[in-house]
Amino acid sequence: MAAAGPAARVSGSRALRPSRARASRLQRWLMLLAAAAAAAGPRAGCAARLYRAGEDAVWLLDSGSVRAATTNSSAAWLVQFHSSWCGHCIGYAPTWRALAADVRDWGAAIRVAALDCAEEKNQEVCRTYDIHFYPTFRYFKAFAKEFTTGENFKGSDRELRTVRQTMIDFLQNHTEGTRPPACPPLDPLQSSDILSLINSRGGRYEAIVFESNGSYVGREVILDLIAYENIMVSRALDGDRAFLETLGISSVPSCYLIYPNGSHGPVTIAKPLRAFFSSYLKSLPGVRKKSLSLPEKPNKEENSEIVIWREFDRTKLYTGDLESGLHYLLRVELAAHKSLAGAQLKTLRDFVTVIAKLFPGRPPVRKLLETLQEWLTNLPLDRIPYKAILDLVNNKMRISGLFLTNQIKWVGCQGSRPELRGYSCSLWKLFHTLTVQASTHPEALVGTGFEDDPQVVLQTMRRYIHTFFGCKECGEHFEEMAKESMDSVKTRDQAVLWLWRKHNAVNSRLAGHLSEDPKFPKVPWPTPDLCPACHEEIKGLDSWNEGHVLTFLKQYYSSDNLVDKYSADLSNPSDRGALPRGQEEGEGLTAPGKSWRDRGAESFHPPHVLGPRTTLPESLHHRLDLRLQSPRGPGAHEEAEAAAPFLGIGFSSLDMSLCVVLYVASSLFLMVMYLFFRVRSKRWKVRLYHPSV
Ligand SMILES: Cc1cc2nc3c(=O)[nH]c(=O)nc-3n(C[C@H](O)[C@H](O)[C@H](O)COP(=O)(O)OP(=O)(O)OC[C@H]3O[C@@H](n4cnc5c(N)ncnc54)[C@H](O)[C@@H]3O)c2cc1C
Repeated sequence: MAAAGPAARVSGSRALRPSRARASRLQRWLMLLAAAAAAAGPRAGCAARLYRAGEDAVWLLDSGSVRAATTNSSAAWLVQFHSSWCGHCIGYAPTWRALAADVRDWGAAIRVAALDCAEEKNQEVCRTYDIHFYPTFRYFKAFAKEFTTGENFKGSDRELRTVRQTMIDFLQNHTEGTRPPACPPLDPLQSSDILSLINSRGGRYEAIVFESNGSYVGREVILDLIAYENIMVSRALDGDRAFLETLGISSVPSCYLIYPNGSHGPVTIAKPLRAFFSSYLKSLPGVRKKSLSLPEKPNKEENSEIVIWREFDRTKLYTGDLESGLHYLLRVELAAHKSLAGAQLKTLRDFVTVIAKLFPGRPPVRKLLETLQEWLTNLPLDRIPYKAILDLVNNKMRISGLFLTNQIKWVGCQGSRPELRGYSCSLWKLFHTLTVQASTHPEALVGTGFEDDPQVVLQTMRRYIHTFFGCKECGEHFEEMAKESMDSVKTRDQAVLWLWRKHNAVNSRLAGHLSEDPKFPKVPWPTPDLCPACHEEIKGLDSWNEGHVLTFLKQYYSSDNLVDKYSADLSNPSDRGALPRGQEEGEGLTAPGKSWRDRGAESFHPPHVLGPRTTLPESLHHRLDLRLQSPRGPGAHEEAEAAAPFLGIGFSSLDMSLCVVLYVASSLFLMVMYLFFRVRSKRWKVRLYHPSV
């Protein structure tokens, strides 16, 4: 079975032991390698990993292997669809690893797997499997003939023992013909079955675990031994007391053993526990482990990653974090929804309106957000396929001056390990920035219908988190806090402080949690070194001066504190990704030495004759709307891929083909006219010089 380990790793551990003579050359080579990797930037995919092939017993699936693994497989699967930035997934990873190791020997019957939906290459597959929140646990039966999204895990909790027992229930739910061949019958034997086992000489060990109804020990021991030859384990219930007495069994759970030579009797085991039964049976003479196909151990070199650390200033806010977060939010998190309608669509509309008006970043990003907002607001549809939103975010219509990086480059949100921080950090930063912008630039919301609402950012955030944030538990915790006190917010400044307070409450709840980055401990923020004035001592106790905290937050999350260092460089083709072709070929979008903010949105001049348009033209609205309504549905957007920019207007391939046809037709016409007049002039000449002819 093709279960893939983590893919796309930058390898190089062997090259890290150069001989002295070659050291300088190798060092240069490594620097080049690092520079190349830095230029490419760690994508979400390569960056974050909770499980490691070869180290964990977890089967690692990805977009290339999940379908083949879960369709028509000889084993059942339990797959955890997770996201490596999600704190709950990080916190749960040790349990999942322990479970996979605990049931490693059950692999021929049922497998414990993981698929990281945070990896961009997996986002399509996570959408196909209808994964909206992380972690989501799904069972897949063996021998499923057709594609299925699996069955949801229905345990009362996610403790290791509960999950293990639900795996057994799931195996028992297979019908006779579809049960994994490696899985022996799990239903209890009757007394008559046991008697016939005693009377027949099978030439192998037959172990019977006697237990009470409701006990899982027997089934666990059965599965523990499926990887072993020369032994078969069954189970029986303790209902027939008289029969148990004839076998010499006085308590349950206990084990009765029939030896290959036909002798039989109860087994004395120190403690009536699964591990004791299994270990005793595995160590019987002649019982051997079969060779098992287990998760592959990848090449050690492939397993090593180069993590490039970007030095940054903790007093600054980085465009790279906000833009990478927006990219993840719009292209990965929303992608979990095939289409949006009703309350979901309203939540997205309001959310996009708020960021479009308040996002303080670079003009092309703001322009993209404004375009998206106008389109969402004016669209007369009550259901929008996500693909249409993605087309706009990817600027498939090639409207000039729109751009959002499609690479992840965390700066202030870097983690000391790839799976730490990242997206959730950037989301906090985005929302703090929005509350501050709403307070310092309230005029930005005029005309949106939100201008008089001091809670607008908080309520929009609340609905976004509740509806779309992949970490469901985080959303639930946040909702509890919102219910408690969000309504008490009466001014925009209070909104800034409310979010700051609640974020600190989350920080203190998560201090010491597995998702805490040791390099970025969860302490009350801002720390005294960042803002000395924010802290005072009242009666010997460190206390906040909220007036100073507000001033600090307004400065820290202001556009003046935004630094573009490390963010997508628009003069670098690999960074531009979705930029219109005209911009790729023209001069850079910013004058050398000037930042986007220095120039401002008004002074921004893309290299097009018509100059920038901050609004989407009517015709373009019309085109996008037509595409959405077209019977070909969102697929019709592919047509837009062929569009090319000219004077800032997107021409479709049809337009271009018509131009070519007209060009060829007019050339032919001119040639025919030329030949016609040549022939005529020859005839005149002949008549002129030979009048008698
Ligand atoms: C709404 C929401 C709810 C969450 N709930 C949970 C949860 O229940 N369980 C869980 O495991 N994870 C949760 N998370 C994730 C968690 O809060 C962190 O984002 C994650 O652990 C990464 O932490 P971090 O070290 O990057 O710092 P983060 O807490 O993400 O903070 C990011 C940055 O914001 C700044 N900052 C820190 N504190 C404040 C503050 N009080 N005010 C303003 N700025 C501040 C700092 O510069 C910091 O580096 C939640 C995330 C969000 C967005």
